[in-house]
Amino acid sequence: MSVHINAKKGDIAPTVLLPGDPMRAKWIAETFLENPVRYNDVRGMFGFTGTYKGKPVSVQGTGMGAPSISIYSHELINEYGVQKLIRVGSAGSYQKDVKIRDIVVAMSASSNNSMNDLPFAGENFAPTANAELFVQALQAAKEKNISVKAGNILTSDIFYQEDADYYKKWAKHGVLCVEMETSALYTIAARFQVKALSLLTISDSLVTHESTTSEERAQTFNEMIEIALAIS
Ligand SMILES: O=P(O)(O)O[C@H]1O[C@H](CO)[C@@H](O)[C@H]1O
Ligand SMILES: O=c1cc[nH]c(=O)[nH]1
Repeated sequence: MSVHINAKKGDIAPTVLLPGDPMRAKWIAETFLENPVRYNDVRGMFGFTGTYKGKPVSVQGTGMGAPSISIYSHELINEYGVQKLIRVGSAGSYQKDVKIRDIVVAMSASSNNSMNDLPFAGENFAPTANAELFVQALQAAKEKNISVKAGNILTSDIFYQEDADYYKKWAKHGVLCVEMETSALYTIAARFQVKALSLLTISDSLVTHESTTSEERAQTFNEMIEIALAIS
């Protein structure tokens, strides 16, 4: 047992899918895994282990924001020996041609959080996807005929920005979309030398102000989960 996960050693697979929402974790486990068993209910942050094509895979809710995913990824890696962490999240588009329901593979994650300020003392670490997982995700998407976009994203500490134009400086530098966890996940994975990748489905657009319905989101999340499981 770790502080935030009440699983026994061996209950969690070496590969874990990480949605922010614990109910999405439940949906993924029940929809895509064979014989899913819940191993965590601390704080309602559900985690399940089952098999996919005979191979053990876990899915763990992370909550929202860098501090929350930092806690879960740290414990999964250091207390349960997890080697591969694949975030499956939602994101807001920063670009006109990144449309709702599109899937983004996060090559790197800029951020407005301060988690690397102290360890790097004013210098800049670039949180980056594991190259092998990144290439595998693009290949899996191609084989499944699922179109994806890949590039830099923003991990933000702020969901409700006061300035509606805040996104524009990031958009100008090619940042594709905004979410709230990936820079922390990539930093922690690098620190402990394990593999991490974020797959994101665009749920709304900061540019056009469109938004998906929950039904539509579920269908598009299907494709993102298929890619994640293909590289698990
Ligand atoms: O859908 P999830 O994985 O939670 O991801 C996005 O949704 C939440 C905000 O609504 C943040 O956690 C953000 O990163
Ligand atoms: O963090 C997020 C996630 C989805 N949509 C947003 O606008 N921001």
